[in-house]
Amino acid sequence: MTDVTTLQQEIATEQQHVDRVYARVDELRQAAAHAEREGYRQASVGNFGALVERDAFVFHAARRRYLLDAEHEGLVFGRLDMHGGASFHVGRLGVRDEDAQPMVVDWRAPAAAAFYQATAAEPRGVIRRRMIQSSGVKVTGIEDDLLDPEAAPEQMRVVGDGALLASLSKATGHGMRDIVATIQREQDQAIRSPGGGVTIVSGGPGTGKTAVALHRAAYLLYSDRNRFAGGGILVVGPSTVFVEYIASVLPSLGEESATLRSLGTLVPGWSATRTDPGPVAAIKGSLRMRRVLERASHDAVPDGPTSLRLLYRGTLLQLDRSQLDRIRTRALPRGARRNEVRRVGFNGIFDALWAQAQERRIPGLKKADFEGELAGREDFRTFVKGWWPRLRARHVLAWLADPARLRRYADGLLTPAEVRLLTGSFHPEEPTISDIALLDELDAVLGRPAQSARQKRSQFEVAQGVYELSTSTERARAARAAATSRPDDYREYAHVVVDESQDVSPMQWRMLGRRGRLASWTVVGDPAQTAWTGDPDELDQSRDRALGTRARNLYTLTTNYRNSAEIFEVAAAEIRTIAPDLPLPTAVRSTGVPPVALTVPTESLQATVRSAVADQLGEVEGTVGVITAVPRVGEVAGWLADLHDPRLQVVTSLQAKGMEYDAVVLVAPSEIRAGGAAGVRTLYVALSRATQRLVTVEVSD
Ligand SMILES: Nc1ncnc2c1ncn2[C@@H]1O[C@H](COP(=O)(O)OP(=O)(O)OP(=O)(O)O)[C@@H](O)[C@H]1O
Repeated sequence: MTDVTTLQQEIATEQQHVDRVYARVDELRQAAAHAEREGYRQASVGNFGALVERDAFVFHAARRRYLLDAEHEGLVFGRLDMHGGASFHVGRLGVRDEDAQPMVVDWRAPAAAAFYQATAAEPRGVIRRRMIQSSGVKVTGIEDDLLDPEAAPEQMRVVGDGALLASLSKATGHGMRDIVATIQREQDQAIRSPGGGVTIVSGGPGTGKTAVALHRAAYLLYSDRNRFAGGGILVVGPSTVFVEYIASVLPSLGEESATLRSLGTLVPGWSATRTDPGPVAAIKGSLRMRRVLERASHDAVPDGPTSLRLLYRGTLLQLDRSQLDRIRTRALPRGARRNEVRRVGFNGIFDALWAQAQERRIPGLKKADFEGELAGREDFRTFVKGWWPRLRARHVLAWLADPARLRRYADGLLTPAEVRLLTGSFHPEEPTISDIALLDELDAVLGRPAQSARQKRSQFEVAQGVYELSTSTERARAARAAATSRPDDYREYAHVVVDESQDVSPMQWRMLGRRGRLASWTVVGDPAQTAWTGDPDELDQSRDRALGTRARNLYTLTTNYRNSAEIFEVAAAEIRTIAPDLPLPTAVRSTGVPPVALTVPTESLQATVRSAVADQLGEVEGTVGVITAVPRVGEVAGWLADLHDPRLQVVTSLQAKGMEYDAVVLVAPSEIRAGGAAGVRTLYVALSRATQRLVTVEVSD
């Protein structure tokens, strides 16, 4: 134990430095605001060149000001005392004094790596590592690690213990927090993994994989801003609930230029949240769907014209259904993209009609006139538009809702039982998350008609999203978003981060692969948590294909920071029923509160769940998650609708992936477990979501 006076003295010492840093930040913020104002003043001077310079200047000043604002809370969180008497502070942002001497080193800078990586066994020149806790601008606590006692000068004081544990037992809000002050060594190694190639991070529940993935995105943006902010970083998570949960982490680190998407929102224009039952998702996720979709994309349009009749200079020319089908099939060899070869189809029609016209010996016939006349005729134009329209992915996916078409496309590719499972599972206006990958595949298979000349960049655009004739709000927005002014269908990211990667299906890997053809990757996941019931080899192959031959760097995380040891024991017992030898992480925190397991008859389920939820809302300060099997979620949400507590969230076992709550009430776990190994894995996920309290309510009949 540290005596109170020593602690107060050390806090006072750090407070002095923190005060100086905040004073300096205020100066810098004022300077940035001044630069912005100065920029506007120059507007009155303006020839075009000066105006362009002004806007670029204002843009950078606004971005700097935004960063200084964003990083205000808990700016300085660490200090290292090194061999030879040097010391420096580590924080969310690099700050220098008027003489350009560092007052705070950015946590992502190489010099700060020792803060996370030094250990007593390998001190890396560090004698004392100090964690500084603050509330607003006030230093509230200090926790030291003496890494090299032999080298410590006599007057060096060491205070506190357990900064990590203190941070872990804090109540959870709705969003995930950044962990910048307490990143652990094994996590830091993964965060600072080289920016190229593929970084693969695995580890059990609660080991910080998501936290690592997000801090890594911030690290990459810092270490090579041009490459990663310019090209863009895409972060993909399993569900929209999850993406909302993690959305605040990067902004809290001062980074807003990454794009966050769930697997259901990766294709512009769609926002899918519905899930298919496991066996249906396994078929829709299988690579066999590629061929099913290709067949669909080459088929005749439903309700399109089935024959063509044209009166040309008094002679009837006509093509019947089989002729039209033949022309279409010939224009669409395997692999052809329908939207890109429309011209070939039209030429087929012209050629067939021309052959007829010649046979009929129409007087004065010339090919160029014939084609020109037909192309100008309204009835002919209406025909070709109906026969070979520009198809969108959603049109073709809708064809799969027709059982006869589905059977035809799937013939020989899917078993009759699989076709039966898929029948009725396509709802064109409300696709499921699995359907989104099919829509993306169709988009690729259909291709795009030749684009009109690419939009010229405006001569008034002085920086991305900042125009000569823009308002200050627009400038501020652009400064925040830095490099995100891209077209909606922007595909070639510089880096792709895939979270909960164990649940990405083969078809989804193809969708991700299209977005990262030129990218480096960070892929995090835990195979033990997968709900995938399809072919595991196909899954491995499609992932490898998306990631390509890039070099792989592998990291494994071994400590569970989320669950109390008591809660993780219950989750571990569940997964051990199917994987007795699986290495599991160690939960570092014990609460002394064992999970509660209730079993009640069906008729008491509602009342028991309600009272358990009400109890938990009283027990914990933070969030309470109620997790159910997918089909039950609406019913259970109805039971709790009148509680109106913003801390309460009702989710399905699939939406619970990646989530965290202070207390979890798990409704009818056996319904989640049903369905073999994938069910057990899903239940393992659900049981490992709580930080402090877990109540399971099982049904006895
Ligand atoms: N070094 C750390 N310091 C403080 N908190 C941490 C640290 N590492 C992880 N945590 C916390 O532990 C919890 C679990 O982290 P995270 O969600 O990233 O784990 P995960 O491995 O992705 O979990 P899962 O696979 O179960 O979804 C989070 O609340 C996170 O903030």
